[in-house]
Amino acid sequence: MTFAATVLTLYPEMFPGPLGLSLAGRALSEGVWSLDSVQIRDFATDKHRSVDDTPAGGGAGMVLKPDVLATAIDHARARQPDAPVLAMSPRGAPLTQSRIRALADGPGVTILCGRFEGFDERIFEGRDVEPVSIGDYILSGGEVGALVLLDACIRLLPGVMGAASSGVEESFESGLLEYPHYTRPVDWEGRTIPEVLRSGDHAKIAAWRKQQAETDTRLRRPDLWERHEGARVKPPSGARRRTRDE
Ligand SMILES: C[S@@+](CC[C@H](N)C(=O)[O-])C[C@H]1O[C@@H](n2cnc3c(N)ncnc32)[C@H](O)[C@@H]1O
Repeated sequence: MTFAATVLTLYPEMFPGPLGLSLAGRALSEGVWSLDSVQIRDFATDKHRSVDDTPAGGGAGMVLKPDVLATAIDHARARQPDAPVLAMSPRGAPLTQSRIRALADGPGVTILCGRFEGFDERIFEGRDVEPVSIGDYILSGGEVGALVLLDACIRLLPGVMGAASSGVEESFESGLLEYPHYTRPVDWEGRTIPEVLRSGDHAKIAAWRKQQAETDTRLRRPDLWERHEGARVKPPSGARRRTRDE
């Protein structure tokens, strides 16, 4: 089954962009996934082909019009009724590897790319659109975010990655960052590959990697570590969490 991606954008020429190269590019030409980048402006109805208007209540910038967005989404849904419609927005929930996996397991995705100040809020409920963010920073448009989301999905599609295991041992798959990697030369500028990785003792290597993954996660991503530990040490069902004042 082909994973079908539809991107609704004011800059269709930004696609496939980097996704036309390397693993994703080969998978695209082999039909593992398909791409339809659709110009939102084609759904404008006035003679100026307007897609945006001034913000209600005043303020800087312009807002993407819900009527134009809705027609563009309806067009995409008519062709791909089962694909979820996501909108790139810093106000959405941050994307996670587990969400990416769920998307990659599905029929495809429709992605709405914002520009200017973003979307008229009514579009989310009005067309069952889910806002998603790629991180706590502001891009100038949703297209780069859409490329990020698609890249993360495409590499998981069957046959795209060489060794299937390279998709399972990555950071986030087990809730932790991945352990560090090394390759030859053994001695590079006086820094050597850890002895254990050269020992040939697979059990010791696995234990070292686990410990490194845990240490790096604890130091670099305390948020992930807390979640990982929380999931490991779940309170017995019915147990009440203490409040700060107790
Ligand atoms: C300049 S931004 C609008 C930012 C918006 N006014 C706000 O403060 O939340 C224009 C568009 O870029 C995209 N964008 C910006 N940052 C993003 C992020 N962190 N994740 C996903 N999309 C983002 C969205 O599509 C957004 O509509």
